[in-house]
Amino acid sequence: MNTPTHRAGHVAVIGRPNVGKSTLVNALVGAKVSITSSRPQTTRHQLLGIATFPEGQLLLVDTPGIHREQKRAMNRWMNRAARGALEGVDTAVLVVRAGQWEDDDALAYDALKNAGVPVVLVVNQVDRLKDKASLLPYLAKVSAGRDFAGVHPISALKRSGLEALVKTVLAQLPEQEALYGEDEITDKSQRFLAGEMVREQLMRQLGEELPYATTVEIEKFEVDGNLLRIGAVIWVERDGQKAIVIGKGGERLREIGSRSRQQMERLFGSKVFLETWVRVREGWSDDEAALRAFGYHD
Ligand SMILES: Nc1nc2c(ncn2[C@@H]2O[C@H](COP(=O)(O)OP(=O)(O)OP(=O)(O)O)[C@@H](O)[C@H]2O)c(=O)[nH]1
Repeated sequence: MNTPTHRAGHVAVIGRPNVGKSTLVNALVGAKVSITSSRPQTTRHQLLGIATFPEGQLLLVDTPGIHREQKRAMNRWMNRAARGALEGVDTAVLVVRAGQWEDDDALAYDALKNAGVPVVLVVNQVDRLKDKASLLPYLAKVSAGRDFAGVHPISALKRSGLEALVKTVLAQLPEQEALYGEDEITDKSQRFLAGEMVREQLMRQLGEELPYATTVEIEKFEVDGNLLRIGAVIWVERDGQKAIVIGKGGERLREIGSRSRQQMERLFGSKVFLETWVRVREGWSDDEAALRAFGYHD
């Protein structure tokens, strides 16, 4: 009996800050797995989004952009993560914004090709192009002299062009069974999603006031009957930042906690008991050991 081909593998998602990598990962996975915001460099984790289709499974390695800035440990980690993501990846999607092609895009392409990774070019945000006729010459320009496994104009936000993109990406992957079962996926992502809910609320409540080095750690994630007991620690670098996050009389932190809890309850479909703390770890983003303690592994 002929069984239809099933493919699965690792797909690195590469691109400059703000081009729409997280939005694309979310759109492919179909659930909210990664934070979106108009602020650059919000994706600090090397995240795994898993997109499962009847024809195959994409393990999306959601890497931060390839940064040339190496001053702080965080940035060094990001560079390593971007490089590390290329080990064992079957293909990469290079995400750019339609109409733009920067030096960093060319560098990323070269790095991927040098590593022997096939590159699928995703030209995102086509919905924002004012002059639609400019798309074809743009595609011709960026493809000239480059060997892409496919070039896909899409809108991650409007979810257009994704079907064809998935087809191209799947074609780059080895024939094999799904690497993760459905039940594993939920287990793996719930804890992570809880962190993202808190992170997103932090961003909404604090906006520009949010200190760069803030991070969220889910310290506790326990199933207690039909109740989820979740403990989230918001790490900041200084006492002053702690005060900002907590707000007057603790009002802001309460609001962050309550909104995060409501979102978690909607998403997980169960009652959530959420505790949040703000803790200070001075200069942690400069401290590699601390980064490791927070789960930023290579
Ligand atoms: N109009 C439009 N906006 C988009 C599209 N894709 C992403 N955006 C918006 O662009 C902004 C950045 O998107 P993100 O997905 O956070 O970008 P990112 O590449 O993950 O950014 P970093 O986390 O900073 O690396 C958000 O405000 C998105 O809503 C798109 O196809 N069309």
